[in-house]
Amino acid sequence: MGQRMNRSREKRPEDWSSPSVAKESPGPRFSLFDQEEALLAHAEEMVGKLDQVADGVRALADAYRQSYRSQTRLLRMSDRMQLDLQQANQKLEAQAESLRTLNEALEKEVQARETLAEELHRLAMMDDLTGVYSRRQVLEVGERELARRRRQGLTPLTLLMMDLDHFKRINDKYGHAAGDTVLVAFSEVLRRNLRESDAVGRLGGEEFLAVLPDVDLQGGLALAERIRSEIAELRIPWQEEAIRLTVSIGVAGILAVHESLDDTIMRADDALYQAKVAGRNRVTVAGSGAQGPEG
Ligand SMILES: Nc1nc2c(ncn2[C@@H]2O[C@H](COP(=O)(O)OP(=O)(O)OP(=O)(O)O)[C@@H](O)[C@H]2O)c(=O)[nH]1
Repeated sequence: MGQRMNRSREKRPEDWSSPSVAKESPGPRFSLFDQEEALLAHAEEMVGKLDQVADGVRALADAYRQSYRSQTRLLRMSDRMQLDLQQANQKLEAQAESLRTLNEALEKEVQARETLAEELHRLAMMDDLTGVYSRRQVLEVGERELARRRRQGLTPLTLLMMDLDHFKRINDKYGHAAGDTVLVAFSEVLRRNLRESDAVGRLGGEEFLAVLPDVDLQGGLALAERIRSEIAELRIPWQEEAIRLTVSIGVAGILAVHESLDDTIMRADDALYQAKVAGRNRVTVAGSGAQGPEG
């Protein structure tokens, strides 16, 4: 007990022996010590608690510092990411732009190729000078019509083989350009006289073939005669002159279901030859006599 008292006394500051404490504790001297001890213990406890609070504040400050640091780091990262995203976006926009340009160029290229293919197809189908079908196309139409006729039964089909008379003389007298103009004028007469369902093509030079579906021999003959007479009356202005021309025509109708287009063309060609031999400017029906301007 003596030791405890001495230690308490050593630790006790001067003002702790204030009269108020002494007044409130009028009991024997050792009970004052008890109170002082209690106060000291309480103070120590308070100091301990304050230490704890300080530790807590330090921990909070540390946590705050750490969270602040990580927030700053996150902010920096987010800034960097935003910059990266902006750059990536710019790159993507540039790529999209060049893709658009490439696409437009490709579309133009495809369009040019389509136009070229159409032009090639048209060239293959049409005769460049006269605008009537090419040899290939008119023969194709003939084959198609023949096949249709075989499928549907014996509907008539008539061919006209036409050849301008002494065309070489026109070329020789007026020149090749005049000859071309004559070929164009002849084609216009054909177009005027044929129906939409008919097809006419230039086989070569001054020779033309007309395919007349659903037209019988009589109808073909009448049409051929109309063409012949219109051509004979035609005057084609050329420089100071007027070019005159005539045409010979061979007419042939499909004979039987099995007859080929080539065979019918051959018979029409024979009829044309007969018209030429008989004096030109006339229509001849295959397997019959020639019909001249006089009928
Ligand atoms: N201007 C022109 N002439 C052509 C064309 N194609 C062929 N010819 C010419 O047509 C002429 C045909 O002559 P020929 O085969 O002797 O026939 P033709 O003079 O009409 O005599 P016939 O048929 O017997 O009445 C040739 O002189 C060819 O050079 C062409 O596209 N334009």
